[in-house]
Amino acid sequence: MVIEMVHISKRYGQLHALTDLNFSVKQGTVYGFIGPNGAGKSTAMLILSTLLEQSEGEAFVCGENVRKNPKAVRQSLGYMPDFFGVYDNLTAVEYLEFYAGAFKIPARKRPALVADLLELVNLSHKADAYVDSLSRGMQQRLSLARSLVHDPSVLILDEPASGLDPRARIELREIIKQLRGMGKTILISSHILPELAELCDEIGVIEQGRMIASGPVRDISQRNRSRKQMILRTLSEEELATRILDECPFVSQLNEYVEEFRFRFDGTEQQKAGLLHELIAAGVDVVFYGDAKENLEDVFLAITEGVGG
Ligand SMILES: Nc1ncnc2c1ncn2[C@@H]1O[C@H](COP(=O)(O)OP(=O)(O)OP(=O)(O)O)[C@@H](O)[C@H]1O
Repeated sequence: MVIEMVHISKRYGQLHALTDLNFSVKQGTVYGFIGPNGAGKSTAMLILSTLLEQSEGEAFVCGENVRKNPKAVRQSLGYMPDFFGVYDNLTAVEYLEFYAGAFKIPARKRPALVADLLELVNLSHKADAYVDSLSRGMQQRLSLARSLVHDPSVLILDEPASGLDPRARIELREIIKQLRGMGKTILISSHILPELAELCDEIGVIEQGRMIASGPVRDISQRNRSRKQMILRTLSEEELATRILDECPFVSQLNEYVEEFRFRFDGTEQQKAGLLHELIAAGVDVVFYGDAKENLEDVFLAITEGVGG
């Protein structure tokens, strides 16, 4: 395991920010930390990044204990915080060169490294622009480049997409996919849930400092199967289809037909096939019949429903 948290708790005075958090991330995986504001995501990420000490438990990055061996951990880890500090009078190149210096990259290697990093995050055209003149999306990409100066194998990205417009989010997502392609292990947090579904191999849902669900995106969605929605699209015969669906004992919560039917189906796969047979045999021109695309937002709301009252 590349990242591991074992029975981690963190208290700020009376406040329990994390309680007995356990999770691990395999080499080369993208793990999404999902939770509402204040859930404890940043706290967990700060502990892994050696910037905050836990109250209890142990955390490991690439096998190194973050509390006992922080220097080794920092060598293999790149951390992107959820805010971007203000840097007056520094260009993008100067900014990255400064951090490359902090990581003791030899001066002669810095120009090529910085050029590569700017290219990776699509900022080559802004090399000489002042950092505080860049858009939020560009600053986020520069911050990501900064976390990569020492070529870490593990990346911890705290809400990298927050405050970005849709285009900037897509750009960022593409870069993160590229980093995954390079074999990096990535822990990323967000409360923009559907976005993580596409990007992440596994997710952990965190609420009030506790991990309430963790695993492959599909497994977590399946736990929610009883809520599964289905979609039916037809070319015609909507009234006939409505009648058949209404009479089917496994169908509930049928909506009015607006471009498609959506309904809940509580039968087996066999019974699902049976319903399709019946629709077609009755003359309904079915163009689509299947499960509604998993909406991570719904899954998240269902899982966290009622937690903490
Ligand atoms: N330095 C601190 N002192 C006291 N309480 C803190 C401190 N930092 C965080 N907290 C509290 O700990 C809890 C967890 O905060 P944390 O920032 O880890 O959550 P988060 O999931 O990252 O939230 P967000 O999405 O808003 O960043 C919150 O209740 C927060 O108010």
